[in-house]
This record gives sequence, structure tokens and C-alpha cells, in this order.
Amino acid sequence: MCETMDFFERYKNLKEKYEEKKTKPKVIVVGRSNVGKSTFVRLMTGRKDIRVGKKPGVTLKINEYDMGEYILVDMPGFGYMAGLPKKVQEKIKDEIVHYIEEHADEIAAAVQIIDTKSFFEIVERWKGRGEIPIDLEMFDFITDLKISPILVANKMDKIKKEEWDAVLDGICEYLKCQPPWHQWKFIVPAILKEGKGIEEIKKKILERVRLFKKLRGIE
Ligand SMILES: Nc1nc2c(ncn2[C@@H]2O[C@H](COP(=O)(O)OP(=O)(O)OP(=O)(O)O)[C@@H](O)[C@H]2O)c(=O)[nH]1
Ligand SMILES: [Mg+2]
Repeated sequence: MCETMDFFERYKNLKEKYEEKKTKPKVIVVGRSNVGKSTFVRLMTGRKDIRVGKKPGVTLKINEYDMGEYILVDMPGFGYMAGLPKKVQEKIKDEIVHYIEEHADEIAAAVQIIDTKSFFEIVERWKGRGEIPIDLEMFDFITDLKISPILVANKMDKIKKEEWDAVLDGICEYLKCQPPWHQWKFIVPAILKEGKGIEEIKKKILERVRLFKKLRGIE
């Protein structure tokens, strides 16, 4: 899928449409439950009322935060959520998918966060069951809609420093992107609970938002 990520072309096509409707671009934050989405949104907004928690399933609603240049959208997690029936989990996933489809033309970037250590274990478990791992399904879904991804490999404090490159290259392979990982500008290793990686992610968000606006003729 990496070869087909022609976002420039997409933005250009959208320009005409958006000359009429000049809404602020959105930046969505997606990922499984408990990967650190709200930790990230808290860091970005400085808002202490945003709940983060040890158990999966803390955020159950889609929350939008005005960041000035764009709207940051905190999403509930998809996948397992503590104490929630499967039916509710499915409903939440449907809401996320619906939101992304409905607003696809307004979304300048998607910050997809993974818990790097459990990512491998979960992907293998799903594959073993013959299912498409939900993280990979989400990445495909976003890039199929031609939304520019920023993949945050979070909780890198759980990985030994000398294994970082091999682990990040492994993620690339799962995403069907040729290693080495650092040639793909959309992958950012992070330790969000310590604020590490946040500046790099901010930079990438602003690059995408500004390009999106420029090509849409906003400002
Ligand atoms: N070890 C480690 N833990 C982290 C890191 N970032 C966040 N966490 C912890 O992971 C847990 C979940 O964080 P949240 O930000 O609530 O995760 P979320 O993705 O919003 O979870 P849901 O709302 O349930 O979908 C919290 O206990 C955080 O402190 C990190 O870089 N390293
Ligand atoms: Mg949350």
C-alpha cells in the first residue's frame, strides 16, 4: 500500500470542492484501546480533564478539540475493552468507521497509535486465527481513503534500545512497507507517557495540515 500513497494528488482534487466549504481540517487519533491515544491528546491540548487509564476502554465517545489551525479528534479505541460486551465494542468500531468515512474529505491526517510491544503478539494471534489484525485493517482503511497516516510506535520504553531498529523494521514489514523504517517519514517511535516523540508528531501534523490547506485554497 505504501506505493499508492499519492496524497498530493488527492489534496489537489479536493481543492475545488473545498473552495465552497472552508471548514477546518481534522486530524484524527486512532488505535486499539489502551495504546495511549488520550495521553497523546492530553499532551497536545494541555487539558487535564481528558481521562487516561490503565484499563482499555476509557474513552467511549468521539471528542473534538479545536487546536487553532485544525481540529484534533480523540477516538475511542477499537478491539478489546474491559468490561464491555462484544456487541458494544462492535458498535463503537462501527461509529469510528462511520465517522472517518463521513469526514474523509476533511481529514488532513490520521495519527494511528500502536502499543509497540503488544502489537506483534496481537497481530500474530489474529493471523493464527485466520483474521486480519485490526491494527493492519485500520491502517489499510485509512490509506485506502487516501488519508495521510502518522504511525506512532508508542510505549518504546518497553523495548530495549538495541532492539528498536529491528522492531520498527518489523512493523514496516507488517504494513507491507520495505524496511528500513526511517525511510518512511510517517513512522515515529515514542514514549508518550514521558512526552517523548511529541515534537516530531506535532511537526508532522502541521506539515500535513498546512499542505492540505494550501491545496484546498484556505487562508
Ligand atoms: N509504558 C508506557 N505506558 C504508556 C505510555 N503512554 C501511555 N501509557 C499508559 O497507557 C495507558 C493507557 O493510556 P490512554 O492514553 O488512556 O490510552 P487510550 O488509547 O486513550 O485508551 P482508550 O481510551 O481506552 O482507548 C495509561 O496507563 C498510560 O499511562 C508509554 O509511552 N509507555
Ligand atoms: Mg482514551
